[in-house]
Amino acid sequence: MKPKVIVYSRVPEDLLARIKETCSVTYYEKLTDDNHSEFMKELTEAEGVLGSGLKVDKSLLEKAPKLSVVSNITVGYDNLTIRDLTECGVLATNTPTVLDDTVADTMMSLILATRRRVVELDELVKSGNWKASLTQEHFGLDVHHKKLGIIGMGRVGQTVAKRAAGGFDMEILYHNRSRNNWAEETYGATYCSLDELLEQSDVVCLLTPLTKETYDLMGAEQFKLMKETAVFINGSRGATVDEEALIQALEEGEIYAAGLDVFKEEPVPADHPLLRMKNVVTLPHIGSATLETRHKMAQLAADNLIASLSGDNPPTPINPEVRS
Ligand SMILES: NC(=O)c1ccc[n+]([C@@H]2O[C@H](COP(=O)([O-])OP(=O)(O)OC[C@H]3O[C@@H](n4cnc5c(N)ncnc54)[C@H](O)[C@@H]3O)[C@@H](O)[C@H]2O)c1
Ligand SMILES: O=C(O)[C@H](O)CO
Repeated sequence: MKPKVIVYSRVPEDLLARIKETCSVTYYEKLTDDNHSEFMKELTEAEGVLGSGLKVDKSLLEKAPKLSVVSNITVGYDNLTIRDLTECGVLATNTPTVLDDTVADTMMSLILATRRRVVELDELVKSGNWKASLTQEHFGLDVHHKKLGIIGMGRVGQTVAKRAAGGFDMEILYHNRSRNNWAEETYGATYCSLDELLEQSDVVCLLTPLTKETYDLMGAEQFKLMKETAVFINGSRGATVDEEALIQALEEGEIYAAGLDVFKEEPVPADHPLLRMKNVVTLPHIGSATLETRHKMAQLAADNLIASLSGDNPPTPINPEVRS
């Protein structure tokens, strides 16, 4: 008998068909209040779930006695309480590496958009307010040859460093849990304390996972350390930033601008004060969202699910010790 699985996010047709070759699939394009009770009923029989964002902890695992694998279609896994999964013998998998280039491109677009005021100036042109050659109140700030401070020099951080050092001649500073010799040797990156990085950088790019340690990592004290001409870019998770403190720093001119792909509440409420600020460029959490990359992520998630259910080692496990 094929194992029962729930696919709870939209995945490309070809991959859904592949999963169906070896699994009996219940498919929801997304979880809603309307399908919640049906989903919870299916969960009691499910051996695997695949999708992005489902919160999995002890309370959910108690309702899923047959579950053996949770396959995230994301690299970040702050939605999973790994200790609970491991204690229950449930394998967790994610989708690292395949999205690095696309996310790094998104970070570069936010860096360029904030420093060169791309969105604000686009609005000026489209609203018919370009009446004469622009003067310096509308000029932006350079990106090339400036200092880029990367907080979280992991896979995505390194890929941003590659673009910034190689293409924009930027000097790379970084703060990380441990030294990254590869980034130091390849991109000339210099390791700093968090405070040093904030004081010296023209661009601060946050790329850590969301954990207890990184919750509200950027607060009032940290924004005060930044240069008035520096921009802050968040590509990690919204909860790594104290948004009230960010708003204050922008209002008081403590920093020049912010580029945000992620928010504490997503989708961000339409009346959020950050959305009214000219010097804030926002994106709807689309760091990895190109057709090609989202397909690769879903493919890796499907490979993880299928391998785990057939007793093989999945390509990218988070808690491989479950199998040992
Ligand atoms: N916006 C998006 O669409 C998008 C896309 C991909 C990844 N992300 C986020 O970016 C994160 C990083 O992805 P990755 O693949 O580069 O992960 P990674 O594990 O390769 O890198 C994360 C780095 O952060 C460092 N780190 C962890 N805690 C830290 C702390 N307290 N202080 C300093 N450094 C710390 C780690 O040492 C590691 O080097 C993901 O967990 C996810 O939350 C967002
Ligand atoms: O962690 C990830 O993969 C991205 O945030 C996409 O959700």
